[in-house]
Amino acid sequence: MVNALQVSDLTVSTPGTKPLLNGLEFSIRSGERVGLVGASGCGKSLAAAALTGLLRPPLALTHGTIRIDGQDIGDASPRVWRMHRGRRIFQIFQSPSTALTPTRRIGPQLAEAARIAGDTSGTAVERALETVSLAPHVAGFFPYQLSGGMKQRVLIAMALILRPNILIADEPTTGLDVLTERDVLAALNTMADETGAALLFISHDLRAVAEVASRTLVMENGRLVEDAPIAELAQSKAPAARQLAKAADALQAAC
Ligand SMILES: Nc1ncnc2c1ncn2[C@@H]1O[C@H](COP(=O)(O)OP(=O)(O)OP(=O)(O)O)[C@@H](O)[C@H]1O
Repeated sequence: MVNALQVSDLTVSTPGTKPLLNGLEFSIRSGERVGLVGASGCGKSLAAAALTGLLRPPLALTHGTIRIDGQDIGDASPRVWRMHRGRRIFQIFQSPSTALTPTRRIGPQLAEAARIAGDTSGTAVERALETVSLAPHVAGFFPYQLSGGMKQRVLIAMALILRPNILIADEPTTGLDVLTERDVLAALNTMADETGAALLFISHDLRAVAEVASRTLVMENGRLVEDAPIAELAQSKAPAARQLAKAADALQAAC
């Protein structure tokens, strides 16, 4: 079976400096949910930018390949990446506002996604909002009328409509309270169940990752140092993986 996402020797640099991402190597199958964790500054967001064709100069992909369903698109032009983003690979950012048009109501923004996806049922928007537990009247709201958690769920509704092969969620629950975090993680799980998308969930919080993913990639200083089920991180040979497991255990015990 072809991997939904296959990353080989992914290296990102700026001219004259040592690589910021160094030889990342991993794959994700369709329907698989994988966490990407690591300390602040280890390169998680840079990896997400590389995987969605959003690296901008002076950052550049200097080695390696990114294959989506077997097709290498690592060195595709910005125009080709624009065609892939949304339909084949969809990203949810930490700040959902950047992904929504501030002057347009939610309904038309989701209806646009349905048009792109070729969904002519006329019920796509309503169904997607219901799936992420948002009331139908939210379609009439502008983004500024929504809370952070509601905006994240609107983006997950958009992914439900677009049915991408791969969903990258970059710290989608950072800054949200625990109950809202639950809602967003539940919506992500439902979205992955319904679409069969491969999910890469990026976070520095192993507890949030455990709600969504079964396998975890651990990064340290731009390198991948572990690729293992979450339950095995505490016994990892990589100190960064053991530290994250320990920190998650300590937080769990404190709750
Ligand atoms: N545009 C850029 N130009 C040069 N260096 C950059 C650029 N963007 C990020 N970096 C560097 O790349 C490294 C990784 O940054 P990145 O944002 O990917 O970290 P992160 O793991 O997502 O951190 P956090 O958890 O705090 O969001 C950092 O050293 C950062 O300074």
